[in-house]
Amino acid sequence: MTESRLIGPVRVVGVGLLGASIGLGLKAKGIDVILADASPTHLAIAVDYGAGRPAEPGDRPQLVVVCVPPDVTADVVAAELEAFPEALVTDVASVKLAVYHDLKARGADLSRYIGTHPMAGRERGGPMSGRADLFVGRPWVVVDHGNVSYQNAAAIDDLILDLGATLVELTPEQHDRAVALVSHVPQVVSSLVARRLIDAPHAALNLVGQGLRDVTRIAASDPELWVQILGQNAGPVAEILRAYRDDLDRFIAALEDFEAPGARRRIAEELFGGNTGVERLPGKHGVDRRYASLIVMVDDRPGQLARLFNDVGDAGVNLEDLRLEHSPGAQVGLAEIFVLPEVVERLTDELAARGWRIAG
Ligand SMILES: NC(=O)c1ccc[n+]([C@@H]2O[C@H](COP(=O)([O-])OP(=O)(O)OC[C@H]3O[C@@H](n4cnc5c(N)ncnc54)[C@H](O)[C@@H]3O)[C@@H](O)[C@H]2O)c1
Ligand SMILES: O=C(O)C(=O)C[C@]1(C(=O)O)C=C[C@@H](O)C=C1
Repeated sequence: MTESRLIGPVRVVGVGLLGASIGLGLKAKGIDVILADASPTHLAIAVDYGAGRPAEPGDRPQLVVVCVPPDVTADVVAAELEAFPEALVTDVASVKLAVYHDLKARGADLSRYIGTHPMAGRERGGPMSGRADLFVGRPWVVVDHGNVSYQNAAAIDDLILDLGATLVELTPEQHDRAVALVSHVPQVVSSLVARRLIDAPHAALNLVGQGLRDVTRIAASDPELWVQILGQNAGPVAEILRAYRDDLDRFIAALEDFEAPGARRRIAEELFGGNTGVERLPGKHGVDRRYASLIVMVDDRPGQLARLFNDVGDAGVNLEDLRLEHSPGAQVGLAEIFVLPEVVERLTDELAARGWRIAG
């Protein structure tokens, strides 16, 4: 257990994906974590998974972290500010301006509230999806609204650093415009690409490779959560979608008149624009930069994955993450395994020596 910066206790309200992940991460640092949720079942599951303990009368949290859906975030933050007059209160909702305006309109004590947003998540909610390392290496936005003193906000910095994330300071407006581009529009586009598959013939679906899976992973996200997020950031999202619609219109026009002089060049330029955009992404290959990966070919026979995991374990290497690519109907699958960079070469040699075919 490494030393924590927070003193605690930390009260987490809403113990779904975000709340349970925060609880697990802080518990791993030895911090006393108090859990609360409107759903007794979610609370009991989060406690069973070791994310913290149920609240007790007389609890005096140093920090309250509100991790409930965006449309009830302001209500819960306001109630927590009242219930714990000595605590600093934060929330992790995906949109920041609406919550801030709502709290301000109610006359909430903004000297003890500061909104945040960890840029880490998954397409699945609920306490069972929680992971202690969800935030490691990820940006975590702190939304400065000018009413909180530097000393009062120190626990927020500690929370973010304790969970291994990187603090980024933005105004609520800057935050909402930025996430419209890098999170909200990608969600809409991913969902719309996946929507085209509803009536797709099996013959087409059987051909699916990694490209479509990469583009549509987040299409499995919770529609109710996203209706709330998009509803609170509709203006900036619609503005970017209009620009995207213009891109699509140009693309379609070029495709419909493909033999016209210059049409191929226009299409190439649009695609090149994509190359230029994706080059600007930090860690652009979509792989966690903490790890190196190798791809192992796994025969489609019972017990092969278990044998691979055993061999990785026998080599004394910890498997940090795993991605499986199934090709429907093929006799072989691809297991991309992620390990610490310093062991990847040795593991490749050891697996090859044990007869595994390494594809990359
Ligand atoms: N899912 C993501 O990838 C992600 C990433 C960053 C931030 N967020 C934000 O984090 C927040 C939580 O998202 P999540 O994915 O953990 O959702 P989730 O559905 O997994 O969990 C939400 C939890 O809040 C509880 N809850 C609902 N209303 C409540 C209330 N009034 N009082 C107490 N508990 C209540 C629910 O029972 C549930 O356990 C949202 O505001 C979301 O915008 C989500
Ligand atoms: O599912 C994921 O991988 C995510 O990280 C989700 C993601 C994102 O778009 O980056 C989605 C919404 C949240 O507000 C923050 C994170």
